Amino acid sequence: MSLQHKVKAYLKLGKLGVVSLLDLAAIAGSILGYRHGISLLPIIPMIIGGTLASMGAMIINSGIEIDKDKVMSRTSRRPTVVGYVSKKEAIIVGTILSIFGILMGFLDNILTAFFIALGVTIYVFVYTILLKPRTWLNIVIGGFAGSAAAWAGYVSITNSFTLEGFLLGFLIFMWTPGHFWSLALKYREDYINAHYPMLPAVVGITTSAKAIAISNALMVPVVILLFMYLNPYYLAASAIISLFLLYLSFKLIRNPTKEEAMRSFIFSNIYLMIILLLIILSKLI
Ligand code: HEM
Ligand SMILES: CC(C)=CCC/C(C)=C/CC/C(C)=C/COP(=O)(O)OP(=O)(O)O
Repeated sequence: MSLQHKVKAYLKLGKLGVVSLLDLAAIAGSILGYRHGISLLPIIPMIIGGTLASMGAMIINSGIEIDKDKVMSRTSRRPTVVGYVSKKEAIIVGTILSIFGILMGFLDNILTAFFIALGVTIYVFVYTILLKPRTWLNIVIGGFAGSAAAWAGYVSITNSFTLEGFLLGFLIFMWTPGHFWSLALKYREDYINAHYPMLPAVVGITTSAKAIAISNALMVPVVILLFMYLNPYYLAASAIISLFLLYLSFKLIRNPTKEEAMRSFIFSNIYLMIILLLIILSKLI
């Protein structure tokens, strides 16, 4: 296989769409921690390291899950499943990328390297290996992997971990179940075939829709609480966009279909992107 095709295969396994929002979460963490007069330059090693490590972790995941990915429609065309990248190669390349990403964190400080390493560890070992095949709580605890991206961003600038930084990561922790369960509701049969105990594969569609709505409703107070460190403009804008999220969640309960669940999933990414941009803008303006 040509180098160009191999690189394309790894970019696909590294899920650039996911990485882009993870990087935005990390940048929002850095800007949240920013105080006038301190340098924003540490963002650069942190973002390069976090990107390498996130992609590395997801490439390792694709190697580990190659047999399960074969039986799920959504993942059955991945470069690992179709034979462009072997299980062993994915795990080795993913590990090298993850290690390089963690080492990049040390260019800022120990805390940055720690949280990048925490993200890889939670996602690969706690979520992918330990919890995903065993319990519907997999995504609830695995959500801390995404929190680690925001925390790495925060400490890259502050070199300290405070309630302010914790809250942003906790926001992502609270956001993740609603994000993933809406996708898992659409692909419920996939997860049943793969014997993955994702909540929608374990309980009915109506109960899953209620769990998504409750999860989103529990996340909103954390989003609003962040205004303590921001300003009234953030409070007003985040409240408005949160109301729309709750409206979509209510619609999903009223009409628990795969189409409605996919709308909820797609909006979960738009919602988090807007909240992260609001945090950045309200700190910088
Ligand atoms: C352990 C926690 C998470 C799980 C299990 C999860 C699960 C998923 C899955 C299965 C997909 C579909 C991927 C595909 O079909 O290729 C996805 C897509 C996505 N996830 Fe998550 N997610 C998690 C956390 C996050 C976090 C923390 C973020 C960002 C802050 C995020 C952002 C996205 C985005 C932007 C997409 C759409 C990517 C695309 O369609 O290109 N996810 N997620
Ligand atoms: C700081 C740092 C390095 C953080 C890491 C964050 C990270 C890698 C989060 C994973 C997000 C994600 C899309 C998981 C899907 O896993 P899945 O196995 O459920 O998805 P799949 O079924 O599509 O393979």
